[in-house]
Formats: sequence, structure tokens, C-alpha cells
Amino acid sequence: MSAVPSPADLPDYLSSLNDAQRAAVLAGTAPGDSDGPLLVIAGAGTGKTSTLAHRVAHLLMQGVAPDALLLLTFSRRAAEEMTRRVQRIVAAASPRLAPIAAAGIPWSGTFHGVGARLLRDYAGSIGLDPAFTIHDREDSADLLNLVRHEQGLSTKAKRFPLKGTCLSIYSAVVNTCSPLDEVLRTTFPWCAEWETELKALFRGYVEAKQAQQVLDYDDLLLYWSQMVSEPLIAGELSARFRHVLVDEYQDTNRLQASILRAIKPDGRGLTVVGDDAQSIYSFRGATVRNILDFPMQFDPPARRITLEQNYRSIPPLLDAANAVIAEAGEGFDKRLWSARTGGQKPLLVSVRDEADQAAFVVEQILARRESGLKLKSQAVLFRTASHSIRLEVELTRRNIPFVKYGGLKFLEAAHVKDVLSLLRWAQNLRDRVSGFRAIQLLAGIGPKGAARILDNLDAAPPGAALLAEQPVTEGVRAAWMEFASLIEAAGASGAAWPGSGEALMHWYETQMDRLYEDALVRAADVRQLALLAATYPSRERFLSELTLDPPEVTSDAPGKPLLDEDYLILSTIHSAKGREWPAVSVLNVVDGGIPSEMSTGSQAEIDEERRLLYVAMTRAKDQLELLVPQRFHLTGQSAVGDRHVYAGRTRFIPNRLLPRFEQRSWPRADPEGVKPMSVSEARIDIAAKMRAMWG
Ligand SMILES: Nc1ncnc2c1ncn2[C@@H]1O[C@H](COP(=O)(O)OP(=O)(O)OP(=O)(O)O)[C@@H](O)[C@H]1O
Repeated sequence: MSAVPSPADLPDYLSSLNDAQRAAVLAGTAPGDSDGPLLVIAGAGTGKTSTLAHRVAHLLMQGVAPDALLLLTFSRRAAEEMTRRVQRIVAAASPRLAPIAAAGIPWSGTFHGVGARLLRDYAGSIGLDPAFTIHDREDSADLLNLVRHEQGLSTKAKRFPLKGTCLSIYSAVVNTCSPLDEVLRTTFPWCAEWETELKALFRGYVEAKQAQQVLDYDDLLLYWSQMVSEPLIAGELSARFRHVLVDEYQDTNRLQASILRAIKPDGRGLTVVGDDAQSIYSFRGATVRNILDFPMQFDPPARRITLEQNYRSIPPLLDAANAVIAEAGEGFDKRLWSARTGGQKPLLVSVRDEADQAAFVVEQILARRESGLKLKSQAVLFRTASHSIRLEVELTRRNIPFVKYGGLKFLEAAHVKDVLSLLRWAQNLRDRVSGFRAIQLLAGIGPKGAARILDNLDAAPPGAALLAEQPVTEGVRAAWMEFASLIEAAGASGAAWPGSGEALMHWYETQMDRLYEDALVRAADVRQLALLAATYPSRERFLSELTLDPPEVTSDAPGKPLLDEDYLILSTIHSAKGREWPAVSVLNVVDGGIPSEMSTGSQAEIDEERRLLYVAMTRAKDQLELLVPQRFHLTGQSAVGDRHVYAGRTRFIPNRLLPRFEQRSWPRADPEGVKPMSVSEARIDIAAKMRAMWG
């Protein structure tokens, strides 16, 4: 391993980095230096994004072609942000290379998004129809439900698990690479008695997907990992992608790790970046073991570089966050420090109930805005989307605009689902779930009519089915013919994009008045979708990227302000990943809130809840307040249903950590329990009466 060159010998574009960041950028890139596996452990706020962007830029500056890089991020937004940063760095450093960087990094995106593209490229070699459609969670649950009905499982005397639970079990088996009986025993013990039926259901589900040429989210990873178990394909990908860089590695699952291992068995050219203390996605099958065990997977072990200088938060906030995470067991040893000075300890504010919590938060937010801090610089974070309802009511009452992340997703809005099902069905007429929804958008065709048409299409030999010839009643015929020709035009190979999609969306807009009362508001989203469609090179890319990583905000979201306005950020902690704000309030920091009432089963779950609190606390730059309502509303599946409980401060802040916080109660109790009144508020002037007694 060569020594890190001194800053004086380095190009200008690396001068803003600290030593550890620079080492992470340069590792294995100098001639003669080993390009063995690299693990960058980046504590919260230590500049992970910036470091990874510099590493990518540095590789480009060294002449690596953009399409020889595979850049895997947690969200599409993160990939876009990373690309922009790389472009800025290269543009400033080299006018010659700027145009190359400006064209972007073609193979960047989420594991699922990249997987979808590779599967289409290799479809021929793995027996897949390249026109396959991708189902989102809801579509998958619907298809699973169809199979569940067909197998008579919905009419069992004893209640069989519902479609959502079945899908979660299926997904857990796939993503954790664990056998069904183990997943049932450890995570879904109340469903263990149905093991045989579940196995048959999942077999039926897989067969249905194959017959209809649809893949679900999990299939994208599963097929990809199966595909690279074929040494020829793995070798091809390994040669094509000289460098594979993975962000947020702590939130990957076993399948993802196995894909990387297959492509880069000796780890050469593989860089993973992450923070074990911020692993918060085990409910999706992610395992913190991936990052903890990464170094020893290789021989010699991977090189490890740790970033510890935090640029985000003032020292008292870091002290408190460090203390909270230090209570956890295993983890890479690191102590974040900040070169910033001064600042206040985080507040631990005790309030009576959730109404007072909302009132306190609003009071603080307004006071900060009064002193010049924009609403956009302030965020309120919570464990579960429902925790903010009380606050949302209060904000609406006080006319304070806000945007909420992590609640209703764009894709879950009915009208967006309608458009996607139209496009998906046009792409793949065998996709029953999409077809079933799309056909019923026509006036006069219900579930029975739709099912009949789909059965007919299924029975026709591939490629021979004609939509126009399908049986519909006379009253619907003219509308059906128009619809059929639009679908066929949009689905034809070589159909112009985005034109063919726009024609379908335009047709859909003409139906909306009949379908929705608030059609006007929803139509704005459809137009937004059409604009978005125009930024993708093909229907396939548009559909897969939107399905896999949809925008977060819709017109359905309450109180959505105009985008140029100032607005407060409300977010679940999960959706706050990777972000930062000057002031942060965290709601319901009580047992039952964090840790969530649903997640107190195993030590692993408790540890993950602790990391969630850590993630929330480390989003704050200057001011942080943790709210502790004494009365807290539980909504869990308890025998007695919803209930209020007297909650205690979260177990993650035991008494010994209290000195790291400033404790407050709100509203502040008056010493005598009587609120003093100003003279002008007095109802009766006793003093005057006394004087009057004496003339
Ligand atoms: N070398 C540096 N000099 C000055 N500021 C820096 C440097 N590196 C990072 N920063 C700043 O530190 C802040 C945190 O960086 P970034 O968001 O990349 O952190 P992160 O490691 O991704 O955080 P997290 O994992 O907590 O989301 C940003 O405001 C960034 O501009």
C-alpha cells in the first residue's frame, strides 16, 4: 500500500477534504497500489456523500470511462445528487473531461433499478421476456391474493393470513435468504401453523408471475443474483464494471451482498461506504452483518478507513448522540468529534400529552422563525407516520405550511396507480393485475367484464391477441375501440416515447371527472407525470424507475404548499436518512414511541430502534429537542385496542445519560399553581372599592 501523498502534491479538487476523506478517495487508485476491497466507515455527518463523489470524480480524472463504473445508492435521488456533485468537481478541475462527466454515470441508481436494466439486457440469456413489467408492493399483494383465492385459502374456517402478511413473509424469505420455517419461527410465529399452505401459495404466486411475465421488487434482486451465479455472466459484468461503489452499505440485505460477491469475488475494485450505527432497514431484510462482516469476507481482509470528523453538529449534540449509541453492543469503534464550538445541549422536554407536545413544537417553530430561521430549516421527526397527526391538525389550524415525507407516497395515490397500470398493461398484456385495473377505467366495464377480456387474451397464442376483437357490450364498443387502439399503439415495439405514453395519459384525463370528485387536483399530478415521462429515454425505464423509487409527495398530501413557499418539514425518521436541518424536534421519545411498541421483541430489534433515535438526533446541526409526553396514545394490536398509557422516557436515555441533556417541563408550572394576571386583565378593582368605602 502506498503512503497518502501530502496535500501539496495533490490536485486542487482534493484540497477541501480532510486526511481521512482524502485517504478514502485515493485508496487503491495510484499506479502500483492494490485496488483490493475498501470499506469506508463514515459516521453521521462526516461527509460520506462528498467523499464518495470525490472518489468517483477522481477515478474519472484518472481516465476511467463513466460506463466502467457501477454506482449503487439507496435511492434514485441519492444517485442523482451524487452525479451532480461529480459533475461539479470534474467541471471545475478539467475542461477537457467536463463534457464526459456531464453526460452522467450511466450505471448509477438503486440495486433494484440497475437490476431491472441488467435483466432486460440479459433477458435473452436467462429465458425472460424483455417486455416484463414490474409490480409494486400493492400489485404484488393483489396477485398473491388472486392465487390465495384460487387455492381456496381465503375461505378456510380458521383465518389464513391476509395478503399483506403473506407478501411480507414471502419477501422476508427472499431478502434474508432464509428458509420459510425459520422466518415463520423468528418473525411471524402466529402464522407458523400455515407453513404447508404458505409454501403452496408462494409456489402458485411464482408460477403466476412467470406466466404473466411480471417481476416483483424482490425478483429484481433474486433474478440478478441467480443470473450472476452463472460464471460467464458474472465474469462479463466484472470486466464491464471495473469499479463498483456502494453507498449506505449498512442497509443492504444478504441478496445484495451475494450479488456483489459474485461480481467481485476477490473484492478488487469494490468500495462500500456506510455507517453501522445508522442501519435502520432490517424490516426490509437489511442486515447490519453485511457491513460488520465485510472486512473478513476477503483474504487479505478489506482495507478499512473511518471518517470521524463531523461537520454537521455542534459538540453538545454530538456528545449526546455518541452517548446514546455507545450503549449499543457491537459496532465499529468510532467517536465522532466536531471542530465547531459552542452551542446548547439538546433539550429533553417533558409535556403532559400529545396535545401539549404539538403546542410546544409549534411555539418553538414560530419563535425560531421570528428570529430568522426559515421553516424549511426546521424539521419535526417521528418514528411512525401516524405520530404527527395531532401536530398536523395544529399546524393547519395555525396556517403553517408543511410537507410530510414518509406518509402517503406518490405511487399509492389512486390516480397515479391508474396511469401506471395503463402503461404497464400496454407494455405487457399478460400482466393481469395491471390489466384488471386499466380495463375498468372505462365507463361500463366492471370486474367481470375485465376478467373475461383477460381470460381471452390469456387463451390466445402469444402475439396473436387482438384487443379490438374482445367481447364488450354494444354500448361500450365505440369507447373500447378507441381505448384498444391507444393501448396497442403505446405497446407496439418501437412506439415513440414519450408521445405514445402522453396519448394514453391524455385519454385518462378525459375520464377523470367521472372517476374522482377532486379530479382537478389529481389531474395536476397526471400532467406532472407526463412531464416526468419526457425525461426518460423509454417507457421501460420510466416505468421501472418510477415503480422502484417514486417521488414522495402528491397532491393528496394534506397542506401541500407551493414549492417556492417556505414550509416546515415533517418526516418519519426513516425518510430523514441522509438529510440535515439546523433545528430538529423529535416527537414521542418515550417507550412505545421509540422503541416502537411493535418492535420490542428481540435484542436485534431493540438495537435497531436505538439506531433510529441516533439517526434522528444526528440530523440536527444547531438545535435539537426531544419531546417526552407523559400520556401517550398506543394504537397497537393489544387485546384492549387503542389506548392511552402513561409512558416513560425512552429506555435509550437512562438516568446516567441525563447530564448530556437540558431537561425542561412545559408548560412551566407556576410555583403556587395559579397563573399570575396582569393588572389590565383584573375583572374587579378591589383597591378602588376599598378606597370608596371611606368616601
Ligand atoms: N471536508 C469538509 N469540509 C467542510 N465541510 C464538509 C466536509 N465534508 C463534509 N462537509 C459538510 O458536512 C455535512 C455533512 O456531510 P454529508 O451530508 O455528506 O454527511 P454524511 O456522512 O452523508 O451524513 P449522514 O450519514 O449522517 O447522512 C455537509 O453539510 C457537508 O457539506
